[in-house]
Amino acid sequence: MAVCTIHTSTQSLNSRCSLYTPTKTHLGFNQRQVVFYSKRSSSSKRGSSSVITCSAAGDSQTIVIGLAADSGCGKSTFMRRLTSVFGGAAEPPKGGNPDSNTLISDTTTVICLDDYHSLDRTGRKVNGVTALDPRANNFDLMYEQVKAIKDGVAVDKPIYNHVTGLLDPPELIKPPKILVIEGLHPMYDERVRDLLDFSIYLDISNEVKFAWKIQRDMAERGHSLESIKASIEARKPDFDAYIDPQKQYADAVIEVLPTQLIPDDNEGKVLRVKLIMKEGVKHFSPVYLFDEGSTISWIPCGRKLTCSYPGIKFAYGPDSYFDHEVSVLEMDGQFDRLDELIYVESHLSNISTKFYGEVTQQMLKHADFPGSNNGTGLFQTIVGLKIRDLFEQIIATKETAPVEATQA
Ligand SMILES: Nc1ncnc2c1ncn2[C@@H]1O[C@H](COP(=O)(O)OP(=O)(O)OP(=O)(O)O)[C@@H](O)[C@H]1O
Ligand SMILES: O=C(CO)[C@H](O)[C@H](O)COP(=O)(O)O
Repeated sequence: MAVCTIHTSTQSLNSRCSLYTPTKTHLGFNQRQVVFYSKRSSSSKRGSSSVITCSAAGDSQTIVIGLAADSGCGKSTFMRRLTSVFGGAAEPPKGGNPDSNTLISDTTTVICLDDYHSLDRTGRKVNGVTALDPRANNFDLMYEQVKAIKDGVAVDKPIYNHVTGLLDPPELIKPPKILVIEGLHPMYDERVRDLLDFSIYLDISNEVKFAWKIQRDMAERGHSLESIKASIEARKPDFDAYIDPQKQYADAVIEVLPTQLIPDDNEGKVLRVKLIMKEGVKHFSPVYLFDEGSTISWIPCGRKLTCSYPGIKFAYGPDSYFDHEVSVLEMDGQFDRLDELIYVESHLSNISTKFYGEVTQQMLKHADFPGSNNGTGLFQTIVGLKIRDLFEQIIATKETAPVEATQA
């Protein structure tokens, strides 16, 4: 529903205003159901958010992307690659809460679903639940607000403050062209899941997750090895129960596993990464290597690609995943020279680039990001390009669709 279809007898929603919704009226706009206030309603409580604020009207619907993964599994890195594909840097809301989890760029707004924790750190401790437990999260509010943004309506979204562990006063989120909801549960609640135009799950195997967490939490956060192990163990039952099952709903899964190129490797530095792409998803055609639908195994090392031990191996082919037909592209190993990635790129099809070498250019631009020398960075970049393509296709479809009646 486009915002420009909504008018009141006294004022058009094209101007900034606030509206208080005593019920879920914003879910089905009806000019008689909304009550307008000239100023921001004071009913916005600390840590909760029933106030919906209407934004400057736009004529296009927001596209919603879901990115699910456990904590420390590369969501932020992926988001930086994705926003870079659209150009421009992603920044926290200007003049807002310095501990905001939101990142805004020209095209995208990334909100972190931790902001929908209904229990703060103390609340979770008192109740003996982890942040992964659905009981610690407000899915009704998550649904209502994502739906409102998708319909072109700004919302006052709560903020979970990771520094203090408290729920801070809400921040205004205006409808962007692309809204990314990233966090633990973007596909957990069926109502939220149904709002997603595309969904991604980062599936990091336990061994690799452990290696990444040790690297970050010991080096950057001063945690001990024992405390990291204890935290992973404590989260595991809820991770298995509530987070991991979401991968069955994802349109694309990036699965990160230990290498098979080094027998009994336990260093976790060389990775085998799979890009699992669902078939039949609207506006999304899976990437393929050489020949669509064939089963391929490819070792590109030799004259055009420098490979030191243990080398690089690609695989591609059809498969099934949770009873869905999928195409899987796999890369095991790591690049020695990123500029030579162009050789691999030139053998991939359906990568949705706008010019020859765009994948390589993006990878070189962010060579300092984690995973730039392996399949995690390569596949995250490709998924970013596929999301741009999906966005452009949806916009094009809307532009050619017959104009809807704008007033009742
Ligand atoms: N592709 C990768 N290769 C190697 N290490 C990685 C990769 N992606 C992430 N990491 C490691 O994991 C850490 C966490 O990454 P990132 O901040 O992107 O994850 P996150 O899911 O956003 O985490 P959180 O939810 O805890 O904020 C990084 O500091 C890095 O050490
Ligand atoms: O799983 C998480 C998502 O990032 C966090 O553990 C959760 O949000 C709680 O955060 P904190 O540990 O800062 O209280």
